[in-house]
Amino acid sequence: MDSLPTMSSLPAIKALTTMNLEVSALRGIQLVAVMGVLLLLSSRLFGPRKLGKALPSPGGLPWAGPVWAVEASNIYKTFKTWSEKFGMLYEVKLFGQNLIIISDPQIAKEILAQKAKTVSDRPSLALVKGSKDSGKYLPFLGNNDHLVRQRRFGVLINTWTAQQNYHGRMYPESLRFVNLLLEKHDDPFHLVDQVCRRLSCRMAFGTPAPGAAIATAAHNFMQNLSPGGQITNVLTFLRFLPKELNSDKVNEHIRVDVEDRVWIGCYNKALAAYNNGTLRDSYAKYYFEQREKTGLSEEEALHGIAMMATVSILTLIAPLQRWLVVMSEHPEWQAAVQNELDNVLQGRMADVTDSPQLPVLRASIIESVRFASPVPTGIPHRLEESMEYKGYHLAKDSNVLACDWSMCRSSKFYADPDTFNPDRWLNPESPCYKEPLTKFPKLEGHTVFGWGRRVCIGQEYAAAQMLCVCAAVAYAFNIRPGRDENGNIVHVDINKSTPNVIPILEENPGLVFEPRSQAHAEKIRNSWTAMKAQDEEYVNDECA
Ligand code: HEM
Repeated sequence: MDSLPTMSSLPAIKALTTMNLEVSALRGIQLVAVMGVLLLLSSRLFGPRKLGKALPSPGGLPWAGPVWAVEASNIYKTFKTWSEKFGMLYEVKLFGQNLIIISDPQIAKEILAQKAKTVSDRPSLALVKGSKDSGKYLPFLGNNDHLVRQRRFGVLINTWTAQQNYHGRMYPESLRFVNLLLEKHDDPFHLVDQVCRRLSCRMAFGTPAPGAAIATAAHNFMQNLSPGGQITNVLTFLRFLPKELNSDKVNEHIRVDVEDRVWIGCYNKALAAYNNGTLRDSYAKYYFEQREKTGLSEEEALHGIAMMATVSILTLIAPLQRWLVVMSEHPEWQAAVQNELDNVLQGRMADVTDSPQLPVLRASIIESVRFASPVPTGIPHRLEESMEYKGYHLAKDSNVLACDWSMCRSSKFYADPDTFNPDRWLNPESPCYKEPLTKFPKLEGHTVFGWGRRVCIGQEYAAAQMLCVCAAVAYAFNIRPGRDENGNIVHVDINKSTPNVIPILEENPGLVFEPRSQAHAEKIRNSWTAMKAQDEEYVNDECA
């Protein structure tokens, strides 16, 4: 039996259907066009408006940006090159993230400080889960309640430590450092790492003992949060892969596990010492005594104390390393600092309280920080709302970076910026000069400490530690660059460092620490022996 014709196989119906199709296709196109216009109009009327013209930009590929032009290991140098071409405020899209780069302190102030309400958030860290709202990592918290509480606690404990003038911590550890340099200076950067971690753990937990464990956790943290540290921080979509396909995630899992054990262990030991009356002055002791005043839960306090220890290790290694390197290249400035120490202190070693009498030493420190910024890209602030700045549109969700390298190395702000010259802070003719010299030049307030509501809360600590450790080194040694097997001078390249947010020099610099005289060496040894006799804890080498 013949099959019955279907509706669409009949010629008349076929013609009708085709016509209908053509008409409905036309209608469809019309509809889409009308809807498009409406959408466009409504987005203009009700959607996020462009608040001004677009910022200058180096452009580049749609998602990746101008990747070919980026010096990956020193991205701050690329930022500076772009600032020379596109101005003091520009934007660049890199791997899907819009970055707004500021290269002028005045613009940084006007955007990051004066508009702090909208620009005090942080971007999420791709690998570190819950970085913005777990309450664990203060410098990476979002603009939320955790931040308010943790910052308040951080400021409280730092102010309290500064009021004590860091008594009994900075000087003994500086003495220990130079004594070790005297005994075995074959790896000075290892000793720099050590003095930073011992000091930070004394401040946080009242003892240097956990220094090595806290420092290892700190370095691992720095690596896993830095774009240069793990590929997932650059190609952030990789975080959606299961850990079987992304080893960064496995690594991060292990890191957090170790960090939790170290942090909780340190806290519990401090608590036990407090309960049996042996805990020394420290952030932990402050918390146990002032629990009510801080209003923090035990978990919040644990994180706050451990994070402060972590940050102060990471941030101080880089500037100390750089001061040693630049001083080794400038014997004339070593001599100037040594003259000042000899004249003012008459053979005694400096403590934090001597700072007002030591402007030349302070100038050498602030100039080394300017010359070789230890946080060269700055730390990103995230824009929570779009805003207009001087006719330019700054888009919501952009990361705003005040690039310290660009500011510190710009001839707009410093004459002859690529030259290390502490005199710019001491010469009344120089625009950097400020009086009184008992106070200026001063490290606190430098652009390297950031901006607005997220400005660094450890500035006094940083200034005190730099002053004490650098004074001890200058008192004891003439520092010279090393030589290779052919007797040629080896210059340390300060840009050859870890590609992290805080770049650390990893290679042994081979610097030579030559005691200024037999008498200086004796003085160090004797002072150290006396210190050990006074306080057995300073012998503690558990944290090697
Ligand atoms: C020379 C040494 C140091 C440098 C160069 C430095 C630099 C910075 C920078 C650039 C920021 C971010 C600012 C911003 O987002 O605009 C910051 C934040 C911070 N710093 Fe420092 N810092 C140093 C030492 C310290 C020390 C010794 C401590 C602790 C005692 C510390 C604790 C903190 C904390 C907790 C934050 C986070 C603040 C927040 O996100 O709200 N810093 N620091």
